[in-house]
Amino acid sequence: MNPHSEVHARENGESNGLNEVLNGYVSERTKSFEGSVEESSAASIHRVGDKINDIFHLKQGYCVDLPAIRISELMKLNSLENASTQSLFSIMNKILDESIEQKNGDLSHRVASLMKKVVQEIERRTSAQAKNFKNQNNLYKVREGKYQSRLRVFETLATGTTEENELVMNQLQQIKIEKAKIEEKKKLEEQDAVRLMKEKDQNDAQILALKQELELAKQRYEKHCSQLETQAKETKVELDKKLMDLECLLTDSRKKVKELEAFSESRSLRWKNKELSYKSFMDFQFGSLQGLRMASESIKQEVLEKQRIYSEEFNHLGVKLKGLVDAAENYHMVLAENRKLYNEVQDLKGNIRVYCRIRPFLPGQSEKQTTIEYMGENGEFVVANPLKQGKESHRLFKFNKVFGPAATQEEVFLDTQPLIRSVLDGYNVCIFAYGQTGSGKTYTMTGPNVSSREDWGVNYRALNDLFHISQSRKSSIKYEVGVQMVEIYNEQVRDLLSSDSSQKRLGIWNTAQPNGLVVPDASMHPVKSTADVLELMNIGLMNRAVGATALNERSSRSHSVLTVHVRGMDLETDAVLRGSLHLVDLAGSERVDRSEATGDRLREAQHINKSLSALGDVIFALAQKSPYVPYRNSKLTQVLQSSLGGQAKTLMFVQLNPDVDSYSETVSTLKFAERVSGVELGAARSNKEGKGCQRIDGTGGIPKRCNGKER
Ligand SMILES: Nc1ncnc2c1ncn2[C@@H]1O[C@H](COP(=O)(O)OP(=O)(O)OP(=O)(O)O)[C@@H](O)[C@H]1O
Repeated sequence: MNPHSEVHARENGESNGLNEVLNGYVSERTKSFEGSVEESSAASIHRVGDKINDIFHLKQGYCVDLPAIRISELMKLNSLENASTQSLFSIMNKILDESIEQKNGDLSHRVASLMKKVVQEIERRTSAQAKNFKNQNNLYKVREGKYQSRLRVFETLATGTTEENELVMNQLQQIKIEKAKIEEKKKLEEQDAVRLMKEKDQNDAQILALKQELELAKQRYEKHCSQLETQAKETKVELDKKLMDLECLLTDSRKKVKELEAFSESRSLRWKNKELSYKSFMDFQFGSLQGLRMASESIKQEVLEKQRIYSEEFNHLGVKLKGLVDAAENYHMVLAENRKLYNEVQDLKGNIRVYCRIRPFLPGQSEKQTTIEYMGENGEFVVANPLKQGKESHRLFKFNKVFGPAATQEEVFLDTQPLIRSVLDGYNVCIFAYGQTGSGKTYTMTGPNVSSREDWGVNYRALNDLFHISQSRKSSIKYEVGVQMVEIYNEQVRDLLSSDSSQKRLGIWNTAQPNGLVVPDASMHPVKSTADVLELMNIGLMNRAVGATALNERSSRSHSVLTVHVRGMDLETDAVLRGSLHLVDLAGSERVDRSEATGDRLREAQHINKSLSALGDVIFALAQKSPYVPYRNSKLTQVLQSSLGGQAKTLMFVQLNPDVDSYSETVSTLKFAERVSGVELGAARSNKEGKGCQRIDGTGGIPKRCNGKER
């Protein structure tokens, strides 16, 4: 029993004796004071031990004075020890109350000693209890410690157990899986066993069949063996027979070998004899070869000697041939010189030069047939009409030069350049382009695109050249260049460079002015560079009348004349040179009926035709050396008078359209050009004034260019 329960038991059970004594005492006292308290209620509070009840049991109405015997009896008894502490306190209270009431506050000695005992008992008990509690407490602590450690052990065990459980569970799971696998395997093995059993049965059956077959084969083999044995016996007999035959043959062969040996010996003897004879023959051949070698050596020497002689002769011939080549080259030079001389003669004669230029088909016209059938190198070409047959269909023309469709602007200018240079030497030069509308007159004279140097026409290139040469000569000659640009439209001369918008008509002077001007009222613009000229010509081109016809949408229906006046002063001699260059872009030469023109256009075309036919007439008259040259029949011939009839150099570009549709125009143009090329203008003359300058007409002074009289 634990201490606590011990105490409790004593408090509640074993100390019942003291309780009962006290209760008895109290109840007796109560009854005596109140007289109405029932015994049963006191008994219900505490059961009092028999002895103490006896001692303290007091009858109602008795004097409450504890006899001394009773108290000592009480003191002797161990009843206090057995009473509960609560009871002791109650007893003490009751004793005190009793004593106080009875003795008026004085306690008897017995009561006091009782009290003392009771108190001592209480103290003892209290200290025992405290000790007990302490022990119990320690015990509890120790036990608690033990329990705690056990708890921890259990916890650890519990944790460990969980992990182990998991491990075991996993293992169990694996075992289960393995079990399933093993079962599966077992199943498979069972199946295999069944299969194997089946196979075994089959194999047994096969083995049986094979055994039977083996048996049969064995029987057959044995039979076969016996047959073979029989055969072998027969064969052996046969072979013995054959062996005997072969031995006989061998004996024969040996005999034959001996015979052959004897024969071969006799043969080898014969071969030896033959070898000797061949050897002597070879010696003889070798001797002959030596002789041949020596002969070939001497022939070789002879050939070398001959080679040397031939090479000497070849050298000699080479020298002679070189002379001949030189002579041939000289001949070419002489020919070129002749050509040059011929040109000079032509210059002296003053023939109008005619260059023919054939324009290419325009984009979109490539499918068309060309009328130019052949083009030679010396200005000759054949024009053919593919629509006509016979002699009439082919015509041969020859001019100073012919430029094909592929000729560039530069190539054309190169042949024109010498003529332009002579302007700076004081000659009058006239270059004009003639041809039907759209044949390339403006292309040749001006060019399709002024901004591109490659496309520049004769006009720009000529002026550019003039400036270059004048620059290169500036140390000896000072040049002044002036430009006029007029247009002849409907027989009226208009200034293309005038700033005056009224565009008054200009007069033409029949007599050449001292400054060489034919149209003196046309504005004169001094120019110093090609850029100046470009600017002026752009103005001129913009002012030029341009309208549309059925043949050429940008057809120019006026003659444009760009005149470059050059005045050069020799810085040494003060001699003055005057040259003029007329660059003329004529209006289209087509017939009126072809251009389908009406009204104003018809009138324009008529004027153009009139002026061009006047030009033809003038040229025809010049060709005929007629005394009368009809310059005055048109403004054009009047303006160009000085360049056509006098001492001028004239070049005409005949422009051709290769299109078959233009065949008749082409032929009429070429006929006109033929007439022009036959014209001899007389020797060209340079216009020089001043000291040391001979009068060209034999009278001295200003050269007589056009005296106003028509020749
Ligand atoms: N040699 C050429 N190479 C390439 N195109 C050319 C050539 N000649 C002329 N053309 C082209 O042919 C067309 C007509 O040329 P152009 O205007 O010069 O003819 P035209 O004879 O001056 O005509 P018009 O009588 O109306 O003045 C233009 O488109 C021009 O660019």
